[in-house]
Amino acid sequence: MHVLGRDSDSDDGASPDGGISPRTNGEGDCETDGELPPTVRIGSFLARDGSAGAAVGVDADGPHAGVVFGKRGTGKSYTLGVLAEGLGMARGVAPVVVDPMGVFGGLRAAGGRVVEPRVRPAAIPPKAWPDLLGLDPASGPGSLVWRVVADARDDSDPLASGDDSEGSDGSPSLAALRDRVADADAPAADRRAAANHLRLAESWGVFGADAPPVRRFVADGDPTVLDLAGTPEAAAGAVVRAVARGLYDARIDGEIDRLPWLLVDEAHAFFDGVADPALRTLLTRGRAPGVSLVCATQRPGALPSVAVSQSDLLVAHRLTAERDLDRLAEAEATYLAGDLASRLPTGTGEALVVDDATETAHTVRIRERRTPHGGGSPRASETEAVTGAAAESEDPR
Ligand SMILES: Nc1ncnc2c1ncn2[C@@H]1O[C@H](COP(=O)(O)OP(=O)(O)OP(=O)(O)O)[C@@H](O)[C@H]1O
Repeated sequence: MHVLGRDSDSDDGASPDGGISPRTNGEGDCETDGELPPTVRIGSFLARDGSAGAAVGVDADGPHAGVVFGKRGTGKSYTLGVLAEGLGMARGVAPVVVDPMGVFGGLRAAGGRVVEPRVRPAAIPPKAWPDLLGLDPASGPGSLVWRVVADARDDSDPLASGDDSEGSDGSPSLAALRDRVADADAPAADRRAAANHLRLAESWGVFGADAPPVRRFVADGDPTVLDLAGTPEAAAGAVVRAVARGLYDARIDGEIDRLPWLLVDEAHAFFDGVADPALRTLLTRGRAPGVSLVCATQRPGALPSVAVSQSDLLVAHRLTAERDLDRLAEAEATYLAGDLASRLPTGTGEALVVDDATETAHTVRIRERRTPHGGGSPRASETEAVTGAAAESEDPR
């Protein structure tokens, strides 16, 4: 990658190599001045004695694949938010945050928009539909849905050619798919089951034949937060697939200028469903057209190996589970002496940052957010019942 921009007078050992911009101040979230490529400040080097050192930045000039690991409460979502804030200020890029827990709304204060995403049914390929609806593709209803979606796409030339007009003619609606099911030459029981599953998908509220094209999310450089809190897992997976693939295709087709960064919180959940192929595409081929992917998870062991092997940026907060540490071990390159697990810092907001480009691993204190962070475990002592009671008892009257 190209993480660690550092102060040019840093005595940290390894010298910056190609693509790394020396940082001259640690105040901004992003540096774009003069000849320097944009660098997103994520924190500071953390010395053994706990003192903060030179500023650390992620080079946002080129695309990356990255992972952010950490046990619950160690600061993963917070770190993703720090990255989103900085990317929102960097020129030429556009962050899109997948927010399954509803903790990134604070990015509004950085000019971000929070959307309840809708995607076009046609963004999900026919063969993925049975799985999406929880149907066996080899079953009667499963194969019927598959066929109906394929036929609807074939009958819709503008859609097949990637048309993104605002009308509903670009993609079949779920109601139209149900009509096709009703008219299909198939046993009544299969038609009934297929229609019921399509009706359920309609109730998720994430599909719309006239949903705006995914490229709208990156029309300007402000962060877009896809609010998926409370969205059923399958539906959230459909959104992530459509967005991941949509950004990739839009870059390939030259429809978007900016380099998109897809930041996925709770990423393990998305590698377990319909979004998996699109995320793998970004991991393995996303950098060629300029699409970055950063996956944050508390369960690294539940991510596919490719997520780590393809990542050129690894940010690891504290981990303890053996399976998760094993996944981290896969990232150990020959240039990293000793095992990474033993080097994980323990404090909240502290992380080991492994930078493939400079072939280094450093302990970093992630900087504080400039916008509110919605994460963190709820505390009984912070509930209204307690704070309200405390306020009452302090009332001088
Ligand atoms: N870099 C940091 N600077 C200051 N506080 C931080 C930092 N990172 C995390 N915190 C604090 O720790 C809390 C937990 O962080 P966060 O919500 O990111 O945890 P998480 O690892 O994503 O946990 P979960 O898996 O439960 O979502 C935050 O609400 C914040 O108060």
